[in-house]
Amino acid sequence: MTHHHFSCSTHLLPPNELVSWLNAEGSLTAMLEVKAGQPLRVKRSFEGYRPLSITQKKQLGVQGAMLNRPMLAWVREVQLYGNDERPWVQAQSIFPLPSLTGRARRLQQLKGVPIGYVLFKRSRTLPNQRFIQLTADGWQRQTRYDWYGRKLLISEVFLPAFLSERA
Ligand SMILES: C=C(O[C@@H]1C=C(C(=O)O)C=C[C@H]1O)C(=O)O
Repeated sequence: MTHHHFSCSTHLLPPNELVSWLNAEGSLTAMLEVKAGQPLRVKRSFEGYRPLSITQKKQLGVQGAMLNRPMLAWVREVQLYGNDERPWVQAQSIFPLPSLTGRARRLQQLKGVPIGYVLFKRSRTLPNQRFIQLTADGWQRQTRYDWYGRKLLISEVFLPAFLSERA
């Protein structure tokens, strides 16, 4: 029997300085503003309607026959800037249309306002389920939030500039 000794590559685990950020409960905006010592700057690269992929529907908890039904969502893709000229976080937020009712309608008119200002306005933390993985762009956390019964899917990638922060 040949024994294969696999070296535990460091890629299986995030760097120590990222672990607390990847696992943080509560608003990432608030944490980034503390680190930056200034309000977060949001640069939008896309905002609009897109059909959800099967994977995204599964991540939002859709099951059964509904998975084969076309589902539309409002999608927002941004770069988040702290106190560096390079972005710290690349984020994609997915709001299924049924989630955009009542107070959630504001999530379509945010412009440069960070989602966190709205999402965590009344509660410091929210029920959520989180998945963490390494992507080509960096370590990513995907969080499915339950915000007053509405499901939202927010993905954030911590970019190299975030880790090389000189401060
Ligand atoms: C969800 C939050 O909002 C942040 C702000 C975002 C935006 O404005 O598009 C996107 C992802 C989050 O990092 C938060 O503060 O946790």
